[in-house]
Amino acid sequence: MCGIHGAVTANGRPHRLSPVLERRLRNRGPDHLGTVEAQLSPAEGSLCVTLTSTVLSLRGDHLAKQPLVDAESGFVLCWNGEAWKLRGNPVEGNDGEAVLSLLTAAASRDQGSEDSVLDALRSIDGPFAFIFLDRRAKRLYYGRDRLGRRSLLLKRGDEFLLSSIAEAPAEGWAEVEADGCYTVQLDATDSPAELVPVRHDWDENKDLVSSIGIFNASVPASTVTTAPLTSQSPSVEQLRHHLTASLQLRVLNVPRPPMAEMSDARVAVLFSGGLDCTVLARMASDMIPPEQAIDLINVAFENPRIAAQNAGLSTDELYELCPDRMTGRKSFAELSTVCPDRRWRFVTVNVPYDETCAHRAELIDLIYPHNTEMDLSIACALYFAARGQGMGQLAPGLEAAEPYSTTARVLLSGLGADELFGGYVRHATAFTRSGYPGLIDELKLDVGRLGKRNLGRDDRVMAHWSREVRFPYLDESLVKWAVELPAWEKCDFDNQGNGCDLEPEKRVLRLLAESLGMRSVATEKKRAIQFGARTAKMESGKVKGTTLLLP
Ligand SMILES: Nc1ncnc2c1ncn2[C@@H]1O[C@H](COP(=O)(O)OP(=O)(O)OP(=O)(O)O)[C@@H](O)[C@H]1O
Ligand SMILES: NC(=O)CC[C@H](N)C(=O)O
Repeated sequence: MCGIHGAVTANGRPHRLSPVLERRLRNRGPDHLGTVEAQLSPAEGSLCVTLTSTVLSLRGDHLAKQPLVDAESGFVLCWNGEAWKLRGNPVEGNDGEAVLSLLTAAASRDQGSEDSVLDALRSIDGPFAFIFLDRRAKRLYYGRDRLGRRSLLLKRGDEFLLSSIAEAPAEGWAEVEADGCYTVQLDATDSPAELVPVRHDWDENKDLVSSIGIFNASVPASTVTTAPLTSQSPSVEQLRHHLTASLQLRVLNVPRPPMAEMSDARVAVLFSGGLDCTVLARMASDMIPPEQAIDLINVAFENPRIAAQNAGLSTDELYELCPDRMTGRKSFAELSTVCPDRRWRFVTVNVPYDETCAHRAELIDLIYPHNTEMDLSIACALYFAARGQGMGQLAPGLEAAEPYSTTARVLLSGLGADELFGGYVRHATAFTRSGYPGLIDELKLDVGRLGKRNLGRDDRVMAHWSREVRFPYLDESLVKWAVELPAWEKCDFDNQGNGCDLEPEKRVLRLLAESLGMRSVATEKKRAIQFGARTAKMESGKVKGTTLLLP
């Protein structure tokens, strides 16, 4: 992941980062830190733009130092992201450099027309947050991709500030919405407080969900029961196709991490052992060179409330009884059987309560502006999982584990599958209550709010460890296919136990898991991360998920 920061200040005075913010940005991008200052006009009282990037270098054969500057025009790009495709074509080499060329060419056309730059930005497929300065037109562009897979925050006041991460004290920052791309005209005023961001839709078609696809709201005729969703259903093969394409972009051509050997892991899976992440591990194994290890990172927490209920058990026993630890071990064993030639490494991350407490203040800053107990408990699990430090073992069984820190800088997360394919209990409840119309409303809501609810927050806590999390289920092509698919091709609440013995929730993915030889994983029940890893409700008492962390 990279860190980006942009500041528009008055009187030609450049912005200086605070030591805390600089540290947090460096954590996101340990390979390089660069700053570019741009005085917009020599006149006294004019605005100054200070752009800073830190880089975690993951694309191409060299470190692309940022901010990226076009030598001829002086245009500047801060790029935190992975452009997998530009105008539908896969990107070879470094993507940040390719995006700068694309934007520079667009900004140089039609006398710096905003429209051609926006058109170029709309043609990027992949997760990103960016800041782009068109010096000639004195215009700043910024935004997050349509799903909001990368964080970007804004703070307005005497200075106009954009940043991947908030500055402590964190008050005043708001997430930039992933609902479009924003521009600010810098020559309209001498006062940063008066700058007015203008939003431009990612797509003018308002019927699209997350500006990606038209949600298929078809309902089967009420008198007819739909045909069961089985291994023969076309959506199973289509899902395999889309997931393969998505994974190829995300796990191939990952550079060897610094200090790593050829056989060390470049990719790790955030591994609860549940259906979504285990399918990713299984399919990634078919693509990654066989001699390379794949790390499976499984986090479990010491939870004093649960310890008090099980006074006879040791802390180590309690870690092993964590629901995700048990599922993780089971799925590790299944992966080892199905792909015996792969070097799988199961990495157990056990987090003592003291350590959770010691990191609490930092975590509260990192997740800001999210600020509920539930945000904290989810983020806490992701934070320690992404740190990737624990005990590693190369074969199932408890004996051969030794201290280990993952070498991988790329982490895979299974997030998104529940929203796309109907994996939550809510979906079953909606179907029971109001049939397909109720289920469809629920699914549509979930896909539309994915980025807003989770992704900015999750990016901020996981990038902290100089790693980049990638979401194969949130590939634009896969999401488009999934939202355009009829609901009964994703899950099958109409035919429970009739023609297929797998659970109805996200059955299409269960069928795919089964076809990949993962019968046990195909039957796993959904368990939210904060309960699976036991970060929720650490103290007995009445703290609710919705309780605010900061008054
Ligand atoms: N205990 C854990 N240890 C490590 N990573 C985890 C853990 N729990 C969840 N994750 C990661 O976070 C992702 C999203 O978590 P979420 O709670 O939404 O689970 P999920 O959607 O049911 O996925 P899965 O079926 O993979 O558990 C998971 O797909 C996995 O990559
Ligand atoms: N990880 C990042 O966001 C860095 C930007 C770019 N993808 C690179 O690898 O150089």
